[in-house]
Amino acid sequence: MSPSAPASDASSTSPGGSAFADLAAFVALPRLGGLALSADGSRLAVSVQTLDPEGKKWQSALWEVDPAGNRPARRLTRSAPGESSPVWSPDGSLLFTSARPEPGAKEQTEPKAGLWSLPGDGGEARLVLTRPGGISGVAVATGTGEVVVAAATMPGGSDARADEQRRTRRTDAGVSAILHETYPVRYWDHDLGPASPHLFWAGRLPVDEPATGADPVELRDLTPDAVPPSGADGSFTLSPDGRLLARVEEVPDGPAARRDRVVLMDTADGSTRPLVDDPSADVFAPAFSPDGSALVCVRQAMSTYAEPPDHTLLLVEVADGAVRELTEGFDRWPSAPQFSADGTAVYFLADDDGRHAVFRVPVDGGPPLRLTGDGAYSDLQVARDGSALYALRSAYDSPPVPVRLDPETPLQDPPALPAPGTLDRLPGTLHEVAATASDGTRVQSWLVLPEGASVETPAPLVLWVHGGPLMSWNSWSWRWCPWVLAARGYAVLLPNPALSQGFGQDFVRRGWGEWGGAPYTDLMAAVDAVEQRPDIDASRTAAMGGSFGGYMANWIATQTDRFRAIVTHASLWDLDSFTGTTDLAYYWQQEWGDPLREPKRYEQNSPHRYADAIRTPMLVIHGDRDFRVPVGEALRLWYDLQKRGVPSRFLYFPDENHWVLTPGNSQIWYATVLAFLAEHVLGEAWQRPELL
Ligand SMILES: CSCC[C@H](NC=O)C(=O)N[C@@H](C)C(=O)N[C@@H](CO)C(=O)O
Repeated sequence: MSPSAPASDASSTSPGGSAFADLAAFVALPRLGGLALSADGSRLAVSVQTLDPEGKKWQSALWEVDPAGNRPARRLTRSAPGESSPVWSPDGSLLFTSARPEPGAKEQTEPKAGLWSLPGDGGEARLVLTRPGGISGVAVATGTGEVVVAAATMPGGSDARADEQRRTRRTDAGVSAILHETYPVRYWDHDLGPASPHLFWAGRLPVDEPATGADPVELRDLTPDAVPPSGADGSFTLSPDGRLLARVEEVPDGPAARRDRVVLMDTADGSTRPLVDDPSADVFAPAFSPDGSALVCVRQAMSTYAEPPDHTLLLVEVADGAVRELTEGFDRWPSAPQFSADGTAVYFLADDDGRHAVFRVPVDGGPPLRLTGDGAYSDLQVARDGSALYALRSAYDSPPVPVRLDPETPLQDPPALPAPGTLDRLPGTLHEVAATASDGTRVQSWLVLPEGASVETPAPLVLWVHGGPLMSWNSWSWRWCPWVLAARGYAVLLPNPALSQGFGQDFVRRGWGEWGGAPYTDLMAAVDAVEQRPDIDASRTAAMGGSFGGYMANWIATQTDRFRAIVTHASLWDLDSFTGTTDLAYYWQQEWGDPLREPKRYEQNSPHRYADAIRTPMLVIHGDRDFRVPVGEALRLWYDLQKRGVPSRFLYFPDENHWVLTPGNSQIWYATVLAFLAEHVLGEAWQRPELL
């Protein structure tokens, strides 16, 4: 694999190698996300997360990166609450959301994000819009600069004062209850309701500071009827002339289920019509063509008991809603489509053989062309003069860095543009390996080898199973970072077993509704293959995983005693209770069926049914605020392990959710995992992390 490009901005360069051995330094490494290219292609903004001065949370600031790669990056914004969602206006100003206080304003107890504007020619950012529930998203018409914002709004009206009063009355009365009448009621880490996201037309924002006492920007509610759980979500976009708004709308799909469709609204009068409304599919991620006459979006055929979902791209004519498939026969799942500058092609991203690549498909027909080689790409930006694409690129040997791509050249491996967060060194090497499953199928994996692994000093091995399961190991992860383990001498195996994305639909089918089957045996085949290597110590191994990976860690515990330790994070233990209590039950019951009517798959694949077989010491980890995999899974697993006398520990986070979102808890997460592995895999004495 290619080493990370050296950073040219010394002040923001991180001493990569050593940071992985020191957890405090690891959480202090800059983390890049969210890229935005200005309309004229001359300015590129990126969001950079760093530790706050007290080291208690990550805060994001916006930085400017030179698209030509000559100048060092420079910081654009600075505030304690941080800034996010950058988007350029055609007048050159940069819009972003931030909960920073307005200069001179009274301190708020629970500050909400407002919309801010940073003038293109320099100067101070100023607050342009607020709402009682905060601003959660913004879209700009690329031709006119007109703006639509998303803002959580209480039921009963969209007038800001009335909204504020309803919130105040609930607070004053000590009421936090929510009355639900539809499904779902929660999403990942937050409750749905009583407020729901509405979209507001803000028009052209004033360029200059308004005179004192002048009216603030007047907002017009485009979605006054939005109610939880449906209504505007994060996915909405304006046509270049600002006359049309395409948005994803959730609609009922039978009892206790929802699906996504794309609707088109006339922003002048709010009249709305469904654009793609397919009862057998979710349709989302709409993007306008440069002339506004067409849209591209993703169609995800809904999964059934027999068939996994499948994705394709649709080209939709605005005038009559005529739909044409753009990626027919392409055996990968396209996402995040964008038109080329001249509208003759569509760029998209897709998992492909352990990479997350950029593709280009001609609108007039023809197969997609893969534009990138190694690595995983996100945040694709298309320069409107057609000269370049920009994206964030990461891989297992590089955290996300901004890159510039040629719009047509296949299989590029671009160098990083100067930006904070590039690493100078990693504590080991990355290798791509393959194994052969029992049915002859190739199973691709990434293998991280620690410095010094050799025939003389073979490394202990940790199998790390990815989540999803319809995903793959292909990109850098701060949450699941193998280099922290490599810095302590472990080799880490990151396999892509059956159900993983990027290996074709048949590869997904092999594991559909049979998680304990091919996905498990593929993982064991991958472990068997690397254990043959002379630089791996097959007698000192562990397995770990989070979410679906946690399911698999639990399943492994019930099926084999080959590992010395198992770490299971945010894991599924009893599939029957999981599929009924997770935030979006209908998604999972499409695959598993109703447990009362169709118990077979649950009986065959639920780890809790095989609890008596567990001999391997287990570390259970869970966050109480996890609504995707509710904490009941961990509570029952923990009870089942303790009852059976299985050596085990439980790292419980009372205020974390499916993720671990604070630097302190992230360090404790890694410290506890490392201590548990050291005890069982290396045979060292248990060392309880000091703060626990
Ligand atoms: C209700 S949509 C399911 C989305 C996703 N599954 C995709 O294949 C999912 O949330 N699965 C979780 C059980 C999971 O494994 N999450 C992973 C990936 O998001 C994680 O790393 O947390």
